[in-house]
Amino acid sequence: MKYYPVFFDLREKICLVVGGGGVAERKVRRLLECDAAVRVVGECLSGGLQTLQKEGRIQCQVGRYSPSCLDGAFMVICATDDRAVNEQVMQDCRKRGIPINVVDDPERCDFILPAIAEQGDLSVAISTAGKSPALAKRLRQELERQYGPEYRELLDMLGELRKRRLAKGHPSEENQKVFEAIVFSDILEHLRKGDRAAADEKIRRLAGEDLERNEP
Ligand SMILES: C[C@@]1(CC(=O)O)c2cc3[nH]c(cc4nc(cc5[nH]c(cc(n2)[C@H]1CCC(=O)O)[C@@](C)(CC(=O)O)[C@@H]5CCC(=O)O)C(CC(=O)O)=C4CCC(=O)O)c(CCC(=O)O)c3CC(=O)O
Ligand SMILES: NC(=O)C1=CN([C@@H]2O[C@H](COP(=O)(O)OP(=O)(O)OC[C@H]3O[C@@H](n4cnc5c(N)ncnc54)[C@H](O)[C@@H]3O)[C@@H](O)[C@H]2O)C=CC1
Repeated sequence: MKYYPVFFDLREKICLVVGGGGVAERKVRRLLECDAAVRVVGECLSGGLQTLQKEGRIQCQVGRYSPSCLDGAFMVICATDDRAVNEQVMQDCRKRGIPINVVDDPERCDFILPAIAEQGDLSVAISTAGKSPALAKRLRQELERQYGPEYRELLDMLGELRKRRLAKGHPSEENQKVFEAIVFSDILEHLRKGDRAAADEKIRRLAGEDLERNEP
C-alpha cells in the first residue's frame, strides 16, 4: 500500500480535534501554525488548550463528542484515550466523507501524519508508511542537524528572485538554467559563513541582474 503525500492549504478551514489531552494539544499547535480554524471537543482540556481558548485562538467545546461536532469540518484528528469513541468518530467521518486521522491507529486513518524537519518555509516531511515512527523521528532529527538556517536564507532569496523573474516574464528555460546555477553554486557556503553580501553578489551575477541594471 502506498500513501499519497500532499501539502494542504488549511487557512481558515475548520479542523476538528477530538480529545483534550497532551496529544490533542500537540496536534492543535501544528494546525495553528498553518492558520487553520481549529475547533476542539474534549471532556476535559489540558492547561495549554485552555490558554489557547482564552487567547481566542481556538474554539472549544467542553464535553463528549457528538456527530454535530463534525458540521463544516474540512478534516478531523481524533486523539481521545477511548477506542470506542475513536471508532465512532471514524464511522461518522466516513459517512460524511470527511478525512480523518486517528492518532496511532492507521486502520482508522484516511491520512497519517509525517515527521517534519522545518527550516522557515522549507519542510521535509518523512513517512515510513506507518512501519516505524521511531525511524521517522530519527531521520527528522538528522535532517534538522544537516539543514541549518542557511537553507532558510537561501530559500527566501530564491523566492524573492523567482517572484521578480516571473513578473518580468523571463522565458522558463532561462529561469530553469539560472536557478539551477544558483542552487548548485557555492552560495550555501557564503551563507553558512554569514557572508550575505557575497551571497547577494553571487545571485546578481548568476541571474544576470548586474547586466540588467546597466541596461539603458
Ligand atoms: C501510522 C501513524 C498514524 C498517525 O498517528 O498519524 C502512527 C502510528 C503509531 N505510532 C506509534 C508509536 C509512536 N509514534 C511516535 C511518534 C510519531 N508518530 C508519528 C506518526 C504516525 N504514527 C503515523 C505513521 C508515520 C510514519 O509513516 O512513519 C509522527 C511521525 C508524527 C506525529 O505523530 O505527528 C511522530 C514523530 C514526530 C517527530 O518526533 O518528528 C513514536 C516516537 C515517540 O513518541 O518518541 C512512537 C513510539 C515508537 C514507535 O512505536 O515507533 C504507534 C504504536 C503505539 C503503541 O505502541 O501502542 C502507532 C500505531 C501503529 O503503528 O499501529
Ligand atoms: N501520551 C502520549 O505521549 C501518547 C499518546 N498516544 C495516544 O493518544 C491518545 C491520547 O493521548 P493523551 O492526549 O496523552 O491522552 P489523555 O488521556 O491526556 O487525553 C485523552 C483526552 O480524550 C478526551 N476524551 C475521552 N473521551 C472523550 C469523548 N467521548 N469526547 C471528547 N473527548 C473525550 C479526554 O477528555 C481527554 O482530554 C492515547 O490514548 C494514546 O493512544 C500516542 C502517542 C503518545
